[in-house]
Amino acid sequence: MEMQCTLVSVDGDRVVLPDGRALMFGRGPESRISDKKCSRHQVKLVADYAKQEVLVTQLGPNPSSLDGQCLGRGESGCLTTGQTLYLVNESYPFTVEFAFHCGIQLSSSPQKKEKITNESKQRQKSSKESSGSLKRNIHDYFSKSPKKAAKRPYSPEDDVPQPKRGREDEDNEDEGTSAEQKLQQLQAFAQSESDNFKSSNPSSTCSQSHWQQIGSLMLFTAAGVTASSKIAGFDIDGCIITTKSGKVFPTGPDDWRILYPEIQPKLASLLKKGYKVVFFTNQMGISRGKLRPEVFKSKAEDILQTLQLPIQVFVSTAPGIYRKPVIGMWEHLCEKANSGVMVDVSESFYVGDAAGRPANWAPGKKKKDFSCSDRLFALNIGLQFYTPEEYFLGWKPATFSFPEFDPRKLDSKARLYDPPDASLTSTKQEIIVAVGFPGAGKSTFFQTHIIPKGYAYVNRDTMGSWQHCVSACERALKEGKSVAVDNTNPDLESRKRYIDVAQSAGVSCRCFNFTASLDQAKHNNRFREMVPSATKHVPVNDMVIHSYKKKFVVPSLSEGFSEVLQIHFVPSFSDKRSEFLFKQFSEG
Ligand SMILES: Nc1ncnc2c1ncn2[C@@H]1O[C@H](COP(=O)(O)OP(=O)(O)OP(=O)(O)O)[C@@H](O)[C@H]1O
Repeated sequence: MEMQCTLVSVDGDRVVLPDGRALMFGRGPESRISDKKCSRHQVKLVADYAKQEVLVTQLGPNPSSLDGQCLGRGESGCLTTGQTLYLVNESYPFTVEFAFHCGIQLSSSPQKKEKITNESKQRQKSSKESSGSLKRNIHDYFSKSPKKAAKRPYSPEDDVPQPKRGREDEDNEDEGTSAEQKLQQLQAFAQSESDNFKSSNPSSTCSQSHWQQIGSLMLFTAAGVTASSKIAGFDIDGCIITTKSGKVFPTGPDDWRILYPEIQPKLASLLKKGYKVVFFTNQMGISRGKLRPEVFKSKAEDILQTLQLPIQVFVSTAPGIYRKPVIGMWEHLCEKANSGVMVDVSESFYVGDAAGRPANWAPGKKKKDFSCSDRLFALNIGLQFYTPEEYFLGWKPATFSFPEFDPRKLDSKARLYDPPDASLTSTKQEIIVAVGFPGAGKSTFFQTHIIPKGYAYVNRDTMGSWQHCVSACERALKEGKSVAVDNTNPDLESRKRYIDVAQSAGVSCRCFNFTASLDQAKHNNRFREMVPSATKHVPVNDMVIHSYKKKFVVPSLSEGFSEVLQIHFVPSFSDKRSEFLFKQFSEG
């Protein structure tokens, strides 16, 4: 006999609330509510089986009420057996029931999971429903409409639907709410949960499964996870799971199965040997607004439920410090998510399928790896690395290649500019026009070498339009100052504007052509997103960098420049931490 908490509708429909897990409930097939005044995530529900209470937090904009007590957005209240939740505007009642129930185990607590009866295991086996997840009906109930989700194609890295969501798939009140804002709302709730958890749980074994949100990092620690100096790390997609459909990319959040039958016993044996098993996954679709965090959370919990093992899961949702191959997730694990137990890198290892293997790397393995980011993640950390085939199946190591661009190989003593006998600044009034990729290092260079010499600084990022930049140039020249124009200026047209200003004012115009390569620029942009900075630069995506390359015309004297200097990228760092981060592979 198991305790079970259910919400019962007036029609007798039952929705099960598992112990201690936050579930979103609102409009959708689970509630049979189609009223748009009710959000898809109208309330967050957390059942506490020990106290026999359900904590209700209203997330939707229209009020929910609890037996006459009206909630506002962000407010919470408790319900116990026999009490009623009116989901929105005093309508759609659901009564709470805590009762003993025979049969299927519902809690995600691993200790409790061991009690799963043979009968329920049998049921689990014969279920056509899913990859053996008993909770699937519950999770999916709360997180999505399976029919709609299945229609969406998924992207390679993100395991997320590609096109924008259709109108009918959106909450009407969510119009104008950006993915980032949604993420922030979820982060706020997750943070408060995490704070509550931390203050009540100092031991090195986690007693209650919980999610935490740390910036763009989502972290799940399952009940029973124990800190250890030995970490066995695994990627999820292509390593622990693959698609059930056999397609390269999943067709929906339920399109997964455990990749190899060897995986569960192998992970179980690692735990027995004292390893902590940790999953590290990149899910960029979350920050792009293409994958709802709760949908992925539900999937991650389903995977753990299927494995029936206490595992910690790190989910990177955005570019920046937490995105593999950058080591932010690992650092967080070592510093803040291992109960103070020091991690021994030499005793730990990492397994992933993004390993830089070429096409036909093994018989029947035609496709080359989509990236090398897992191997580089291990390399950045200094961990022993294996592919899933090497680790789970005992295959021989396959050949692989690293990306051409290697940030460790940059020469900090290289020459800064050509020709070497040129002078960076001039005593005569002039305009210097930069040409270079976004992220080529133009601003850093100007701020280090030119602006301190009294040049006025003109930059489109801060001034808005090229017209404002041109006016600023004219003003500065009138004031008798020289000017440095820090824009990308890839083509003749963009440069001519400043050459014209210089000629009208009767001063010379020089060009500083920043020679950093496309790969260097991409790396610098990723580095810029990793490091905290007083003035946050808008993120530059790869499309903008490629568009620069398309437009680029080599600058020449014939355009009207008096001199063209080649400015090389020579790394230089103000502190050890920046240097350490810069010298990591930032992309697979
Ligand atoms: N010489 C250098 N050594 C180490 N890091 C550098 C160097 N130059 C630039 N960077 C780093 O590279 C990133 C991009 O540099 P910066 O902002 O100067 O480029 P930019 O060409 O001005 O970019 P944008 O055109 O997008 O404004 C920054 O994080 C910066 O700290």
